[in-house]
Amino acid sequence: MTPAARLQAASEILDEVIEAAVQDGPPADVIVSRYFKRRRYAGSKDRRAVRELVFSAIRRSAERPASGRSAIVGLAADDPSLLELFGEVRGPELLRDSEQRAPASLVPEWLMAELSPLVTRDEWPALLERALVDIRVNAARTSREVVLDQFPGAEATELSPWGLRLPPDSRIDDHPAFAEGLIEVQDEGSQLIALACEPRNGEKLLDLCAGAGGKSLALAAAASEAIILATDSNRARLSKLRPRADRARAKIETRLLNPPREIEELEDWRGVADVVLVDAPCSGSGTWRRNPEGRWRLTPERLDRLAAVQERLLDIGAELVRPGGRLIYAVCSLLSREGSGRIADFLSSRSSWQIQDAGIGGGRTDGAGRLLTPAHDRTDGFFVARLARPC
Ligand SMILES: C[S@@+](CC[C@H](N)C(=O)[O-])C[C@H]1O[C@@H](n2cnc3c(N)ncnc32)[C@H](O)[C@@H]1O
Repeated sequence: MTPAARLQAASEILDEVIEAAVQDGPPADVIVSRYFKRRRYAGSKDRRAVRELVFSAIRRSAERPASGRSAIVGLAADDPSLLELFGEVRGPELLRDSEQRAPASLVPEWLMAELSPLVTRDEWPALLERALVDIRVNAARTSREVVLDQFPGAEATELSPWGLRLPPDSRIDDHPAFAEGLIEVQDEGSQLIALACEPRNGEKLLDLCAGAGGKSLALAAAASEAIILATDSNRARLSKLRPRADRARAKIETRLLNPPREIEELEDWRGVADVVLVDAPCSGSGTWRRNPEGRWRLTPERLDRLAAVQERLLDIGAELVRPGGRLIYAVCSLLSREGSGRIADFLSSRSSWQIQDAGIGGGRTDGAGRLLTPAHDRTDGFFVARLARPC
């Protein structure tokens, strides 16, 4: 493909990404792969170059652009070498005078006031920087020191005792340590959420929103003799946990939940869990560096719906914790409403619950919990709070 054809391809893909953001369709990564499945003639360099253009355009605009073309016109405004490609054969059509270009910004205007006050403007660029490659060592079966020697250029993470940070573009899925279940790809921030649970052998741990089980696996690695139940309402996601647990040789039970019947379906866990982790669905504003088009998907209505789900899941989690047990609430969000505000609401009707230190070393105090941010902690953004049920 010529450079002009690559730019035109990026424009077409961005049209699909914009459409998917409105319709709650597939993520940008999937759209890029699908586009090239239909165009086998494109080589790996073409794919890489087009992908880079697509993601640069997504990162550049916090607000959803009017079209793929306006997104690449915006890109070209910052990079004049792209301007020359408009009007070339197979390239985008010639630029018209006063053509609309997507404005450049980091945070959607309507969301600025929702960000935690800790996320000051000087932190915003880090929200869109390239994410680092972190792995978690399966502490039940090996040690960080042993794995460190197997990855040239790796460094131990500062906050998580189980983490290694690898050089950018490191491949993990074809490494023998991965096949043997000795490592998992996991951002240091996610590792710290499992650490905040302080899992102990013999305890009953419930990961209520386990998804594909990233945090359940970290809990099992830290306390291999704990009784762990991983639940989720999404069958496809939860089904990914089984093979991962087998690879890690982790003992984790799974149970699919059918809202709104979660409490009935968890009757046997009511009031008996030592730990309940509620890693709730959220805006994903702490992971924009991995999913920058998340900014295009979020709307005030969607945020309201997420807030209602978070409130419900916290109520459910609270029912399951035993007296004296701990409830850990986490969101990969930097919005106060989903983090410190959510816990303030929770505590307003449960004044006897105690706020505990999250015990994670990193982050900063944000209301009753701690906030990890990409700029301050070099992790994905997370809010985490640990609460103890009164005896
Ligand atoms: C932030 S993700 C969890 C990520 C996961 N803990 C991990 O470490 O990879 C939130 C999850 O909550 C799940 N969820 C949403 N509503 C739920 C409900 N009512 N009961 C249980 N899980 C729910 C979603 O399907 C999603 O997998």
